[in-house]
Amino acid sequence: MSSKRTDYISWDEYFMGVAILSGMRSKDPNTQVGACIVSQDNKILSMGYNGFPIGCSDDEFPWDREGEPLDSKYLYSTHSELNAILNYRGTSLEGAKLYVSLFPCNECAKAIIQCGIKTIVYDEDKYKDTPSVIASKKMLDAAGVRYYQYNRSNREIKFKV
Ligand SMILES: O=c1ccn([C@H]2C[C@H](O)[C@@H](COP(=O)(O)O)O2)c(=O)[nH]1
Ligand SMILES: [Zn+2]
Repeated sequence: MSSKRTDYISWDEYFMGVAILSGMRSKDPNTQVGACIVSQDNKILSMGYNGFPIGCSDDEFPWDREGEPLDSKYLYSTHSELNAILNYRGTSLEGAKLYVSLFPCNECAKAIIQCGIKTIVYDEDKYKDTPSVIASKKMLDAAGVRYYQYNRSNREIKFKV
């Protein structure tokens, strides 16, 4: 009799994998961010990645990081977490979990808090010393949103073709 597999991926590996895969759709040349929102019973509710809003062409709007505000990406790009929240077609995200490849900024933190997400699992935190992320953590702490860093396994996840 065969016994069950034991080397299957964990929930965190599964959902962070989906978030990272989603980020691979991003056209941002510098930072690709992916997000995956999951219910309390581990069902995927929505996904998103950073990019320009519908109708704002990836080929016409700027991807630059520097220069005049109107000629760089920051005023135009929608963040992955906000896209995942806005892409959701159900009625409530109350109590949901967010998997995201980069720690959410202060603007995303506001949306996360207001839509009822209660847990954030993040991978990178490369902007941790910026006012945006410091403010984000202040608000998340005040609102009782729990967050923890994804524990990267050394497992290489390969797709079969
Ligand atoms: O909470 C966040 C913060 C940032 N992003 C996106 C927005 C931009 O497209 C990139 C950051 O670009 P840099 O060149 O690293 O400044 O990340 C996001 O989706 N969510
Ligand atoms: Zn953000």
